[in-house]
Amino acid sequence: DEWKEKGAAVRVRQETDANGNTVTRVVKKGVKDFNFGRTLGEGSYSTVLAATDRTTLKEYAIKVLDKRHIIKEEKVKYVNIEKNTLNRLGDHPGVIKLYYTFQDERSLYFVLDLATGGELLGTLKRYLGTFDVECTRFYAAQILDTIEYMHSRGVIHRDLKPENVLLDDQMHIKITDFGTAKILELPKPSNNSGEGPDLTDAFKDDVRANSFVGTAEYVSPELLTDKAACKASDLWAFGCILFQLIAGRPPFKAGNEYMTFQKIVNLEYEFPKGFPPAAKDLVERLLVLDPTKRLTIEHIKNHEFFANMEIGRGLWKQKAPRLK
Ligand SMILES: Nc1ncnc2c1ncn2[C@@H]1O[C@H](COP(=O)(O)OP(=O)(O)OP(=O)(O)O)[C@@H](O)[C@H]1O
Ligand SMILES: O=C(O)C[C@H](Cc1nc2cc(Cl)cc(Cl)c2[nH]1)c1ccc(Cl)cc1
Repeated sequence: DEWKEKGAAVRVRQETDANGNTVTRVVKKGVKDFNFGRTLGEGSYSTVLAATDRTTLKEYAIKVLDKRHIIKEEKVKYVNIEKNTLNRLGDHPGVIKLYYTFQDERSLYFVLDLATGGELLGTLKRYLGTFDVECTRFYAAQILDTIEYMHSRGVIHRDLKPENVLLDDQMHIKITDFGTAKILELPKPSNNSGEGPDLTDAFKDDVRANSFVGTAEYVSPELLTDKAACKASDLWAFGCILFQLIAGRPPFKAGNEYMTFQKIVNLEYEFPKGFPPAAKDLVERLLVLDPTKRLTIEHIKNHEFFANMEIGRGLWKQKAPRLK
């Protein structure tokens, strides 16, 4: 059924009735429609609670944000970016789905997919911090397939890391935390002599507004040097995650953020002994300082590390490998 968002909490749902006619149902959800359960976790500006829809009994994760706190901390922009980005990314198994948003006098509410498996980082740590190659290949492929979808929808995540990769009840991934994502605006129709769209606005906006830097260990060098993230920045982070799934630590980690940034811009990292050669080759082609020289998604999918893996929708029907 096609969900269309109209207004803050009014949603229109197209359905086909018994005689095959398309009927339009207006669904207005609010706090009263849910039974709230246990706390799944806390963010800096949010609390995430398990909740059940009282009519459909479907379970959700509801992220609750305190309006006063959001305003005081000047996070309004991030909340609206998270909403707009999640609304653009509603149709892929690897992205946390946003079903409804609504508000009451005190809070804002995001009604999201419930990821019962927690964070990939937590699961990783329970297995001595490393996965074997088969598990690494499966999770890296799911992350890559999801990045490809995000980029195809004009979204750069900008803060990919194992904490933002959640796991559902099938131990498949769900990427979350889009408050710091970048939506690549379609260039505004320009007033130049019409020889094509004026791209400078989109770029200028990015650099000027780009005070955001992701999490130190996964930040790309271009974000540190010329302050502009691009799609290849997500692939740098992908390279760091791939390295970490096998090595049990991220490639760039130092005593403090500044030292970590130094290692990144100087490409100072080394592989632990026994790092599988195919994975090593792929990581080396991702952790490249010049973003234009980094492997593209197409090339990554054809890299020998993913040999005879079909990286597409079929991936999501496979059973997740038993972690070991
Ligand atoms: N859809 C979800 N299903 C299950 N748990 C979730 C879901 N979304 C978030 N969580 C958990 O809730 C906690 C808070 O998540 P939230 O996104 O609100 O803040 P955060 O991004 O982790 O923190 P910060 O806002 O400081 O970056 C996290 O530990 C996360 O693992
Ligand atoms: O875009 C919409 O649908 C409407 C609003 C927009 C919006 N209203 C806000 C009020 C406050 Cl106090 C803070 C933020 Cl970030 C606010 N964002 C909204 C409602 C709920 C959620 Cl989760 C996000 C945005």
